[in-house]
Amino acid sequence: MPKDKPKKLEELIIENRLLHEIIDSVSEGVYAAHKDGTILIYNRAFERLEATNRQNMLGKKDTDVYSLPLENLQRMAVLQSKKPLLEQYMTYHLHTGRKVDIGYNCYPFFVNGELTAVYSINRDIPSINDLLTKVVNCFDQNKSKNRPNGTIFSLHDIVGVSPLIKQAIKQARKIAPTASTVMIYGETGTGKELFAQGIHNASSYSSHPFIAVNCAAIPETLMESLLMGTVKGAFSGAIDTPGLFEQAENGTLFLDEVNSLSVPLQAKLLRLLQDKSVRRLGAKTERKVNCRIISATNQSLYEMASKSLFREDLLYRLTPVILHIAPLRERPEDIPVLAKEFISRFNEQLNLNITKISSDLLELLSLYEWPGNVRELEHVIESAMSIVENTATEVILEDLPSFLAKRMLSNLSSTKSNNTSAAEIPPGKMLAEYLRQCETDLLQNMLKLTNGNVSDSAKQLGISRQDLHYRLRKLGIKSTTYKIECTK
Ligand SMILES: Nc1ncnc2c1ncn2[C@@H]1O[C@H](COP(=O)(O)OP(=O)(O)OP(=O)(O)O)[C@@H](O)[C@H]1O
Repeated sequence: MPKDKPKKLEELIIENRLLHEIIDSVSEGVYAAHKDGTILIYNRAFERLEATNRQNMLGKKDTDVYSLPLENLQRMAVLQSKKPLLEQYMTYHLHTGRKVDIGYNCYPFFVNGELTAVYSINRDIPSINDLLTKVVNCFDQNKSKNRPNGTIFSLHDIVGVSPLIKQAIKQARKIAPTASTVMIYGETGTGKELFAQGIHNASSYSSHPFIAVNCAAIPETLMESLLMGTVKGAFSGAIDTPGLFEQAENGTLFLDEVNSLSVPLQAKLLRLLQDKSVRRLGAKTERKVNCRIISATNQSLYEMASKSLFREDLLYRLTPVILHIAPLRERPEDIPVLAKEFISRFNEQLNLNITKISSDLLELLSLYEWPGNVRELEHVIESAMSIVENTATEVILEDLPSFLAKRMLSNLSSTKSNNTSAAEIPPGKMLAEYLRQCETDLLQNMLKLTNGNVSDSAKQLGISRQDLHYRLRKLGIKSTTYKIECTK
């Protein structure tokens, strides 16, 4: 390979200026020091964080500007370990007397294999702490749910008639009374939290709290304090707060989207599950905890583990029992009953009296792929019902906001008929009739291609056999007809 041409001095100067401007525009404090302690980089955000001017810092020795024992300097810790220091907290005083609380990650910088400098990315802890308080308050508000244990749903509230959902409910009933750790696997919006609440309410843990945390929604810096809790003085403003593990004592802790936990946090969670004890942030001792863990993922953890994105040992801890919730497109029989359920929920909320859903709207709902699953169906019904007249008793296709109808129709045309766009629907033709014809043509063509083989057809169409059988029944198509035709 040809070697890169050495950069001209001019280019290097421009690149250096650009990098400095970038560093100055990020919201975290960026700091770098030579291994001898000379401060090399000190960006604007760090000036704000330490309420000082970089002129007072750049080129100075860290020991001259920070009133810290030598061993407490970020630099010394990294020089010693030669490894990054992640998710650390520190309170210290500047020579000006100002007290600073930061959360930071600090990294070694090697030149030709020699550790030459350290640099760190720093965040203001009081703001993290404020956020933590807000998150905890938000969880508290969520607790004002129907039941005192913090849940709304039981397994009886799960709506569905498809064999797939019935099978999932049956399995949930079976595992609920055991103390097993459960992993719920399913696409977004399929009802994983609903099942988790249902399992909790059908278990011996039900008189104790159900605590849910969405691992994807909480910043990583907060997650540890949220899960483990804090003790007064762990960092400035920290108070004695039990973590979610302690709050779920004798109950269930639901770790939603557990696939988004960072690898360092996975290690902490694993240790906690092994020891069954937590050490609050800043505490010297551990406390025993006893709660059932139900977690949920919308990504295959096995696949993630094979790419080293999820720890295998944690995976096995979390998955003694796996409950799979099928996506809505694989159980279209559930669509009409779910739509009915949501209509009755929104009747109550919006003070309406809808008793029917028009056949063309139902047809569209049945043919759509539902990438957002049941949650998306719920939103579509809600959108339609916010438009209907107060006196209406039926919700119809025209009640769908046009952007929604368009989106749903184009999804249909691209995935089902693959040759007609939403704009090309023949004018004057009833939508339901048109969609039915499209689906009939598509299924008949596919059966012809596969000599009436339902499994092969389902595979080609990217749907389950059950789904295809359901659609064939609904359209009155007999797969056997195609077998006979082809063997003649
Ligand atoms: N079978 C069902 N019967 C009744 N309601 C359902 C059903 N499945 C899902 N829902 C409703 O759909 C919405 C989404 O469900 P839920 O939050 O449990 O999904 P999820 O899989 O946990 O989503 P996410 O992956 O985004 O966390 C909720 O309002 C829930 O009540």
